[in-house]
Amino acid sequence: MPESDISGVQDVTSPRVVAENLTKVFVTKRNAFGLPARRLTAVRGVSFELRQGEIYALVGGSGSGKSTVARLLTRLEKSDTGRVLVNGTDWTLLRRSALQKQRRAMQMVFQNPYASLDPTSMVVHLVGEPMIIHEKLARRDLDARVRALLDDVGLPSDSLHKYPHEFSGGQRQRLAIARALAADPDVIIADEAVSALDVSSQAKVLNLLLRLRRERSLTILFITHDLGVVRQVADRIGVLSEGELVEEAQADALFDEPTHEYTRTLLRSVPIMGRWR
Ligand SMILES: Nc1ncnc2c1ncn2[C@@H]1O[C@H](COP(=O)(O)OP(=O)(O)OP(=O)(O)O)[C@@H](O)[C@H]1O
Repeated sequence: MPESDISGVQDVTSPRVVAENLTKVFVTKRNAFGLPARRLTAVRGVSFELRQGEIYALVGGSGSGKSTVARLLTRLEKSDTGRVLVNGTDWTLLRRSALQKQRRAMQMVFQNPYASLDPTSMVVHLVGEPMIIHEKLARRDLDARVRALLDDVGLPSDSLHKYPHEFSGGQRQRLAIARALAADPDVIIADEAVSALDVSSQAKVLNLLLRLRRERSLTILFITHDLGVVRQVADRIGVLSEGELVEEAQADALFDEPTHEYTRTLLRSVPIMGRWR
């Protein structure tokens, strides 16, 4: 029996997430009979894997299919072809209730935390909800756990009874990250998670993600149109163009020797800067 079966611990060399041949076609227009009149292939035959503890950046211009890939991975959207393995389980085969149980493992952080965080909910509920759902945690134990999480993401732990509008943009993104962490995920998908922030807040949130990856051995899929941001954090980079993964490489190699013309075009729009990690 392999060692991982005895300990119950995942083999750390195995991929956390495998995306295999994902395709998504949207119907963008219907005729008078409600039948599809126009289709758009947003994602075509995309395959990649997220390895345990790595930060993988998926980059591409507007409309290249980045968010659709994220929605296919998390099964917010059903793919037309392909499968998604998370910790070895094929999520495309799961029924709704089984998927609900598995969802804990892969959490999303979105670009606009104000839109993704219910403005009428207090922090204790926003951040604590995943613990109640996934762990059936009693309310009375909630405060301490939420305080600890706030502390972990660098927010004042006495913010339990505040509302999202009482925080700055960068702080709201920390709240969104705390909420994602509350589910104790193996994987975080950060979809343009720092794009709306000013440069200094961006750097702080990126540093937070790097620290969380180190401390919690998190696997992170970092989605962005901004290759400049990616250079600071990514281990590997995949480049999406018109729904296709046209290039994939170690971050340094991609910056030093891009092979695809589309990657070179993206690189030309990146200001020259030093690495700071
Ligand atoms: N539900 C949908 N119905 C129809 N078309 C869609 C739908 N969702 C996305 N699309 C289209 O699919 C393509 C890819 O969209 P997607 O949002 O994945 O791109 P993106 O790379 O994340 O872009 P951006 O950076 O601008 O958010 C776009 O042309 C978009 O208009």
